[in-house]
Formats: sequence, C-alpha cells, structure tokens
Amino acid sequence: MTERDAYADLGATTQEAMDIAETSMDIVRTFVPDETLTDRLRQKAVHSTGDIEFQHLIRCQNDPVVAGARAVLDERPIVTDITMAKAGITGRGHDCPVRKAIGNGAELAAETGMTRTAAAVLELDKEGVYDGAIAVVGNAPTAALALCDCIENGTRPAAVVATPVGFVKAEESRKRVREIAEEYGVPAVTNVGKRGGSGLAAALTNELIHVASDVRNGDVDLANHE
Ligand SMILES: C/C1=C2N=C(/C=C3N=C(/C(C)=C4\N[C@@](C)([C@@H]5N=C1[C@](C)(CCC(=O)O)[C@H]5CC(=O)O)[C@@](C)(CC(=O)O)[C@@H]4CCC(=O)O)[C@@](C)(CC(=O)O)[C@@H]\3CCC(=O)O)C(C)(C)[C@@H]/2CCC(=O)O
Repeated sequence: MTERDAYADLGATTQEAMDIAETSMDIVRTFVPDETLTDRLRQKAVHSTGDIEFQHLIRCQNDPVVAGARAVLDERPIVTDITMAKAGITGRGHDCPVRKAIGNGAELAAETGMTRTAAAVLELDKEGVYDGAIAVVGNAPTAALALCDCIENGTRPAAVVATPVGFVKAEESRKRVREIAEEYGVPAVTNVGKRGGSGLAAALTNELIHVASDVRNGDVDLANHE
C-alpha cells in the first residue's frame, strides 16, 4: 500500500494531504531501508516520531509483521491499553474489533491498589480477550508487565506492540516483554530507550493493518517475508 493509499484509507483525500503524505514517506525512505517487512515498522516509527534515529530503536521478535498482518486478515481483536492508543488506530482497511482495556477491572484496582491499566489487562485476560489478539500497549508500563504475567500463565496474543513511555518502569517493562517474547515465542515489536507512547504504538499497529491490505491486494505474499 502506498502512503497515498494509506492516507486515502484514513480519509485524508484532499490533494494537499496526499502530497504531504507521499513527500513525507519519500523522505523517510531515503533514510530507512526498504528491504523487509520489518523495515516498514522502522519507517513507520521514523514517520510518526519525526526522528530518523528511531529506526535503530525498534526491536522485532518472532516476525511480528507477518503474525500481526495474519491476525488482521483473520479479523482478530486489537486491544489497546488506553483510550489514546485506541483513538489512533485506523478504522479503515480492516474488520478487527478494536477495544481498550482501561475501564475494565476498576474493582480489582480499588481492592489491590494496583494501577487501573494493569488491573484492566488482568480483567480482560480472565475473559480470554488477549488470546489470538493484537495486544497494544502505548502508555502504561504496568499494563505491559501485567500482559507479560498473562503470557507466562498461558495467554498467547497473536502479536504484541509495546511502546510504553516514561521514566518509571517503561524501559524495564519493554525489556520484560522482550524476555517473555523470546521465552514463549510470541511475536513482538518494542522499542528501546525512554521514548515511546500511544501515538507510536498506534502507528506501528496501523502498519500491520496496511501490510494486511497489501496481502489482500496481492502486493505482498507473507510466505516470502520476515
Ligand atoms: C504513569 C502514567 C503516565 N501517563 C503518561 C501520559 C499520559 N497519560 C494520559 C492519560 C489520560 C492516562 N494515563 C493513565 C494510563 C495513567 N498514567 C500513568 C499511570 C499513573 C500509571 C501507568 C503505569 O505506570 O503503568 C496511569 C494510571 C493507572 O492507574 O493506570 C490513565 C489511566 C490515568 C487516569 O485517567 O486514571 C489515563 C488513561 C485514561 C484513558 O485512556 O481513558 C495522557 C493522555 C495524559 C496527557 O498527557 O494529557 C498521556 C498519554 C501519553 C501516551 O502517549 O500514551 C505518562 C507521562 C507516559 C506517565 C508515565 C511516565 C512517567 O511518569 O514515568
């Protein structure tokens, strides 16, 4: 899918919007290689952060683009940690239900004192929501850590996109996601460093959706890619 098509999918159909989108991605491509599907996540990270160096901060394990695109094609749920990440995920080009964890587990949070986001993840996991889903954590480190506990206890998301941001537990939580992804063979995309956030998580997830569109259109064959 070209950036022009992707933006058309988002509803940005004016000439100027298309020109900006295409020019922007042309610039990104001059800095970021375009050889594998994984490179598309690196490009998207650079595109959404405006930081060329961000391509070196992305970490992929167990072919998250292939696994994520397959989950999109299978119309599996996309489950975000907070409202902002959910709001960033395109409504077009897929038929996946998109939901957020926050808002669930209020009683558990009140009883235990844990964060609302971690309690929300644990509550949804009890319902089996994360099995086969694309689990997206853009904000809350404790949500990423809770998701890791769920995976340790047998839950198997189709793919994890984890870019929680900040100074408290953010890097640690992404490191834990990488360890868990390694140990249990879960496809995952994370980043290193203090940066991250819901915008980045949503942009990376949208790229999984765009790859799925390319598969549908016959432009990409997942069997020949990593
Ligand atoms: C530690 C937290 C951080 N939140 C940041 C940035 C943003 N948070 C927004 C909003 C609206 C919400 N943040 C909560 C998730 C809230 N944020 C936290 C927690 C205190 C702990 C999370 C953790 O450490 O794992 C968390 C509270 C919780 O109990 O989980 C939120 C639930 C707070 C609340 O309303 O109770 C809430 C989400 C509500 C919802 O989705 O409906 C921002 C949108 C606020 C803003 O900037 O206006 C923003 C979003 C940034 C993003 O890209 O996602 C920080 C700064 C990342 C901070 C962690 C950094 C740090 O201090 O170390």
